[in-house]
Amino acid sequence: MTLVINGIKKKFENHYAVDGISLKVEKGEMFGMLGANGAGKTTSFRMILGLLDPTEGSVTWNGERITYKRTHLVGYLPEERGLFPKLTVKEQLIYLMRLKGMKKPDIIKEMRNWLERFQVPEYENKKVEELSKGNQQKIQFMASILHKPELLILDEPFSGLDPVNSDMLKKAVLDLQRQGTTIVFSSHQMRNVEELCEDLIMLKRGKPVLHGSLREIKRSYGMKSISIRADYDLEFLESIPGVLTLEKLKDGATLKVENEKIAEDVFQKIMEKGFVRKFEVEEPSLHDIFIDKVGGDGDE
Ligand SMILES: Nc1ncnc2c1ncn2[C@@H]1O[C@H](COP(=O)(O)OP(=O)(O)OP(=O)(O)O)[C@@H](O)[C@H]1O
Repeated sequence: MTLVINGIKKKFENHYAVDGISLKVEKGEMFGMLGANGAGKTTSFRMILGLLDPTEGSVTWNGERITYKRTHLVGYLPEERGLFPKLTVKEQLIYLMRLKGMKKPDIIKEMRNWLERFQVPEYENKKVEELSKGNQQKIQFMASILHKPELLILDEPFSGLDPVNSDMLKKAVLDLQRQGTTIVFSSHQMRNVEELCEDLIMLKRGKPVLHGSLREIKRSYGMKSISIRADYDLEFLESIPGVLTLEKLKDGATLKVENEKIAEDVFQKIMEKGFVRKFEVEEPSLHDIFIDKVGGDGDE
């Protein structure tokens, strides 16, 4: 079971919201789609789900297009959350999950399991409008997974959640992945992507600017971060060609440098200057890569 996206493009009036995305996600993989506001993530999801026809290219799940008849195989947490505020959680989930072909006793059983897991069993008979935004999001998440989809698409699943709820949802998503669910999610929060994904694509104005495994992207990315601790002023390092930024700390500094060679130059200068308590070269964070690649289009 594989999700195959083959050169999809989507043109709205005279501009391309999505401009040539190709990727494969295998069964049980967790795949991250990153990009600033308006980069084309939601439009791509809509094409994956068959809600929007690509201007060019194709999307298949297990070799076939995702049409209305196959929606039970798919779960979707839309970015524009949409629940019926006047219905109770139970009425809501029964309504939505019946559309996915589930039977009422199964819906109730699964709903109770998940409400328990999310530590809100008392919400079963509460109206959605009585719940906080974060708790409504848990219900919306349940509406995307109670039917045990093969493919799960989550558009900004962690936005608006506090750290406790965010962790709870992360664990749930990881468990579903372990059980074999294929998951594609979008996020502006780079830390979530670093924690969850093996593979990712980064979009800028509809085009991929990075695509591959997180480890490989980080390893092969030129820029390095250096963390130094010393008892003297490190500002003089700023004048070394290839040092991109220097941030002073109480007892040292962190630097971003163009590549490993520049890190060696910095090391040499430090050794000439005097005793150093720590010198550590690290891969850049996904956040650094995002800012570098997406630049002014970033929102972090
Ligand atoms: N139905 C539409 N008609 C015209 N333009 C659209 C339509 N849907 C999306 N767009 C445009 O396509 C571009 C991509 O939008 P999209 O919602 O896919 O971005 P996104 O990456 O999901 O952004 P965000 O993080 O803000 O949700 C934007 O410029 C948007 O204005």
